[in-house]
Amino acid sequence: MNADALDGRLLFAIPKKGRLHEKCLSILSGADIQFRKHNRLDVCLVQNHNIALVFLPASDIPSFVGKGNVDLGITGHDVILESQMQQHVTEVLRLGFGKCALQVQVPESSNIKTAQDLVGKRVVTSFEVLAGEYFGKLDAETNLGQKTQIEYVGGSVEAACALGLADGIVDLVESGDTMRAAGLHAIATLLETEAVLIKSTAQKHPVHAPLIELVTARIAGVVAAAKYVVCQYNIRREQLPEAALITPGRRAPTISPLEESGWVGVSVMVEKKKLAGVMDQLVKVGAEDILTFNLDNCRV
Ligand SMILES: Nc1ncnc2c1ncn2[C@@H]1O[C@H](COP(=O)(O)OP(=O)(O)OP(=O)(O)O)[C@@H](O)[C@H]1O
Ligand SMILES: O=P(O)(O)OC[C@H]1O[C@H](OP(=O)(O)OP(=O)(O)O)[C@H](O)[C@@H]1O
Repeated sequence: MNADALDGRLLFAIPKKGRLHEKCLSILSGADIQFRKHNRLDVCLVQNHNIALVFLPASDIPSFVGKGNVDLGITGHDVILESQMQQHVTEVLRLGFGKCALQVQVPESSNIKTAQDLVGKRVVTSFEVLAGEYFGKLDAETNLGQKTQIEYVGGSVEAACALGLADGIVDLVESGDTMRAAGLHAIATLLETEAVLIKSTAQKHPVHAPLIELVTARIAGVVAAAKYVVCQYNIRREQLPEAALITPGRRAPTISPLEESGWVGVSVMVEKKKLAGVMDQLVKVGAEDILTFNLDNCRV
């Protein structure tokens, strides 16, 4: 690809590997952003829009977007804060995946029970800025005149305590499997994070604003479709007010008359994570024939 091929295109950064990569590809597919990526190339042209995708490490994306080298990107909220780019990028949309927490962890066998107990000791992390800020505050608050030593490692953070390099670590936890496998447990949480769609706050190329809006709306549709199911059920009309309280929908439930008098059919969007509880409650107020359907895509 020659350099001119990118001229005038909206540049959209996608994590090139790691935890966010696959989910980003399925979001692009759901938003009908079509491309064919060559194995060795980190830039590729989108076939059906004036966009070029740039595949970058998730941790580099905030600064590319923040400095305006790239117009749009997907990365973790955590790496935006770690790269201190929060003033330079705007978080347009939370994407509902890549959810985890940045936590202080120590060996289960350790007599360190709180983050304060780590003041003056050694902490190993890939998040040296966030860990530095966190322990900087604790150092000042505990007033012991001691400074916690923060040491950076690029990966395998969980091994640091077993190797005798650290008294505690700061790292991401999702299921907790990695932490437990390393004989560690969490004693404090610095922040909760998830993947976000970001744009450059300075907007170097205002001409791209309409395309950014279009891509954002499409991705918002894909994200909402993953979050909701359509729930359909039949219920006696007199029970409807109670059922509507259980399933209020995003705006309001769609009610249709049934051929059998006194009965109505209800169709409504329900958050996936609340579905089981909602169905239990619907049964209690007399709903019958409750069916649910996954959504492929939607606009809300
Ligand atoms: N276990 C996890 N569960 C959910 N999201 C995660 C998890 N680990 C990391 N993330 C999110 O993904 C982002 C990138 O993390 P990842 O570990 O994939 O980094 P990477 O260094 O780019 O990839 P790799 O580990 O392959 O080098 C993190 O900043 C965080 O937002
Ligand atoms: O709580 P869990 O579900 O076990 O997830 C936590 C792990 O996930 C991340 O690493 P990842 O597996 O992405 O690999 P990395 O260490 O190479 O970054 C993170 O750094 C933890 O090690």
